[in-house]
Amino acid sequence: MRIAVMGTGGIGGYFGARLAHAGHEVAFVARGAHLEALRTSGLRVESPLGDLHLPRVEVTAEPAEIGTVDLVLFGVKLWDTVQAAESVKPLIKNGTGVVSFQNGVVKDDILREILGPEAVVGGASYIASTIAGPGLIRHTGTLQKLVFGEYDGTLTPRVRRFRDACHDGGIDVEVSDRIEQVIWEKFVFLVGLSGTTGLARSPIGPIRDHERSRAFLHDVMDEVVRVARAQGVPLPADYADDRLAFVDTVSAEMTSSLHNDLERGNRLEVAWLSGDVVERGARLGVPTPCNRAINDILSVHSEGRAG
Ligand SMILES: NC(=O)C1=CN([C@@H]2O[C@H](COP(=O)(O)OP(=O)(O)OC[C@H]3O[C@@H](n4cnc5c(N)ncnc54)[C@H](OP(=O)(O)O)[C@@H]3O)[C@@H](O)[C@H]2O)C=CC1
Ligand SMILES: CC(C)(CO)C(=O)C(=O)O
Repeated sequence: MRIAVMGTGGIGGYFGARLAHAGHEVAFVARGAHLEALRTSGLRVESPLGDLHLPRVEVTAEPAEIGTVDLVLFGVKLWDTVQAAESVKPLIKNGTGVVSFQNGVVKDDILREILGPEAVVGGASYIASTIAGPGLIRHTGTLQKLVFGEYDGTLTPRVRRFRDACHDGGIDVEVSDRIEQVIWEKFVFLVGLSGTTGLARSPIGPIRDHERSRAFLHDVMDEVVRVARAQGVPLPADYADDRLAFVDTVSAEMTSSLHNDLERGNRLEVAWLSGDVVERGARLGVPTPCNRAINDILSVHSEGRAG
């Protein structure tokens, strides 16, 4: 399967490397010092599941140089979505799937508008991985799962082929026939995790253990559930309770990519997480005071230290 990876970061670099290692034809899009390192020294992955070094990778800053592909694995930060989506247009032929493993629930609306609805396959990713230095991706923990599927729930050849390619790469993979709901389920947890770990600047352990921060975490997630239900996503009314019970099963050290970005002085995706919940809530008449607090307070840091 010929795959293009748009954005060779924590997501694109990790999963793209596993697919390339399994023998699939993978072309990576990167920029800056990372691009230069990939050109000269290849792509390295450090992972508790096994390190990888691909000494020679097909990599470019210009997606148009890649030609058409079977699948685009889309993994840029949310603020880069529009520009990156415009740039992958030359990769698309009849039947090409574009699957975004970005966080948030707005990503696929943006991709549909730019690339057309027929190109977009829904996706959600579960991993903690980051660019540790030029040419190097670091995976923390052993979670590395992709869930994807067509929005109409059908099992198309492109979904089947990508599932098989992921299997080849040793990626934990699941095809879903209700991908929109899966994306929202992840969103409920992620908005709670990112908002509380970011505001408290703490991993999840102390947050879930303190009565007041635990209640706040619950209410943040409950607002997302109410917004989802108001716009017709069939999450159970008590889904925040379910997610809070799930939070009790994760490692006390678990944190969010947003908290990591905050600690490093990077830009934050908060406007597409809690900020998006607030905007949707305002449109749908659902109060979202906890998410408003998160979005407004973290806006101080949302452009990063360089911003
Ligand atoms: N990392 C993780 O553990 C997880 C991340 N996610 C989500 O996945 C998405 C991607 O995150 P992540 O992989 O961590 O992000 P990263 O910042 O690690 O990777 C994105 C990469 O894409 C590059 N890029 C962006 N635009 C372009 C462009 N036009 N041309 C070439 N390269 C480009 C960036 O370059 P530059 O650095 O120069 O901007 C960066 O190297 C986010 O929405 C995130 O929330 C979801 C689950 C887990
Ligand atoms: C919750 C987690 C770690 C799961 O992949 C994530 O998506 C993030 O922090 O961005």
